[in-house]
Parts: sequence; structure tokens; C-alpha cells
Amino acid sequence: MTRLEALDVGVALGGRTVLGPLRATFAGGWTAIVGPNGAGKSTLLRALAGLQPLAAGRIHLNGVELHGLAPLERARHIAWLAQQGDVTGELTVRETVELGRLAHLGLMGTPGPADAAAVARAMALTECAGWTGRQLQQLSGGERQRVQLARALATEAPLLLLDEPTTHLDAPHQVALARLFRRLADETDPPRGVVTVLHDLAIALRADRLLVLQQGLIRADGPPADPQVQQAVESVFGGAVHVDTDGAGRPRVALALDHH
Ligand SMILES: Nc1ncnc2c1ncn2[C@@H]1O[C@H](COP(=O)(O)OP(=O)(O)OP(=O)(O)O)[C@@H](O)[C@H]1O
Repeated sequence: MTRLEALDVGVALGGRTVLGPLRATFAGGWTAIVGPNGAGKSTLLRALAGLQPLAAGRIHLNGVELHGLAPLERARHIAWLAQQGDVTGELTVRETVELGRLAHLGLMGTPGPADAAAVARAMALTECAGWTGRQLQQLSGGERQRVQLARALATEAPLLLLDEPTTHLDAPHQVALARLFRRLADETDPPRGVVTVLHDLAIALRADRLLVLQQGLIRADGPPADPQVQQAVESVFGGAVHVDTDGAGRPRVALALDHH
């Protein structure tokens, strides 16, 4: 199983420490990173993807220093979905998703049946298959987000790092994605790790693990059913949310709209 370890990682931006020092390991299962705006969630995800210079510490991919690996080697192991789409809007949906295969093909490679199958699978999972010939700029924000997710899935990387993958989606597609994360994280052949930065706590509570960040530090790291993790969620959001347990014993969350 692919293993990504943050070892005493620290990140400074604009002359200020915005992350760390922190230690965390990511392998199989679904981890949701939650926390207030500016807590350092995206910075942590960028660091884990090897895209963020570190002020302190190291990140190891299967025991090897991540920053020492070639970009394509990294990309074969780690798929990263940026918070804001980073691909030009003039590409078609199919061309965008095919970019996910670059990690395997390089710039000069010719796609084969395995590449076509991975692209088709990723588009089916995200329900993008109906738009193959359309340009990205002709799609809505939520549709674009699903195409970008398809690009990440098309890499077939064992670790998926997804920054706010559900933010622009309507309720049915949020539910569909939550089910997809569950399904991917439950895969055993090969095993997958899914790490999502999420603002939607109802979805985050369905993950196997919650990593609660505040001011660049980990306030809690454990299963959503753990009362300490739930308390940390309530605390970092200043009591704006209330976490309890439903009749079936599942953790659930509500916005504290009626509190004064
Ligand atoms: N280029 C930059 N220069 C200086 N500070 C930055 C820069 N980018 C981000 N920051 C700061 O780093 C901190 C962490 O930002 P980050 O984007 O990781 O937060 P986040 O938890 O993902 O927030 P959000 O929920 O709003 O997306 C914030 O305080 C932010 O203002």
C-alpha cells in the first residue's frame, strides 16, 4: 500500500508559518481534512502532493523523500485536484481527462487501450461521458469540477488528494461523490487512499478519519465517531456546528443556527 508521511512538516508563506510543525501518515482509507478558512488545509494538501516548498521537515513517499522524485514518478503515485481548476478552458472534456494519463505516457507516449479504458472509467464515475467534445469553458462550475475530478481519477494513482471536490456540486452529485470516495477507499485491488479537504461536514463525517486543522496545527486526528474528534470539530468552528450521534449510532452534524 502506498504510504505518504509528513514528518515534522512546516510551511511558511509571506514570511509567516502557516502550517506545522505536524506529523501525519496517509495510506489506505478515506481521510477528510476539515477546519476553518485559512487553517492550512490546502497548504497541507499541496505539501503532500510535493508542490509546496517546505520550511521544515520532510515528506516521504514509501520511505523515499518526495521532493527528490521526478514529477512524473510523483504523479503516478499521487493524483492532486486543485481547489481552483488549473487547466485551460479551451481543452475539450476528453482532452482534459486524458491529461491524467500523462503521468504514465510522458509527453511523447502514444495512448493504448489501457489509457483509453482509464479515461472512459473516470468519465463514467464522474458522469462526464455525455460532454466529451465540449470545451471546459462551455461548462458550469460544477460540471468543470467533475471533469477535473475525472482527470485525477484517470491517473489511477493509489493516493488521491482532492481539495474541495464537492464545493460547486449540487446535492445529488455531492451524495454521488461521497459514495464514490467510500467506494474508492474500500477498494483492495489495488488499495487506495483518498484524502479530501471538505467544508461540508456532513460528508466529512462519512470518512474513515477526520483530521481537524486549526491555525496550521492538527487539533484532532481520528475516526469521526471519536468524541474527542467531535469536540475538536465543534471547538475549531467556534461552536457554529453541533456534532452528535443519530439513532443508528452514526455521527451527524448540524449548524447551530438557533443558538444566540
Ligand atoms: N501566497 C501566500 N502568501 C502568504 N500567505 C498565504 C499565501 N497563500 C495562503 N496564505 C495564507 O496561508 C494560510 C493557509 O491558507 P490555506 O489556503 O492553506 O487555508 P485553507 O485552510 O485551505 O483555507 P480555505 O478554507 O479558506 O480554503 C492562510 O492564512 C492564508 O492567508
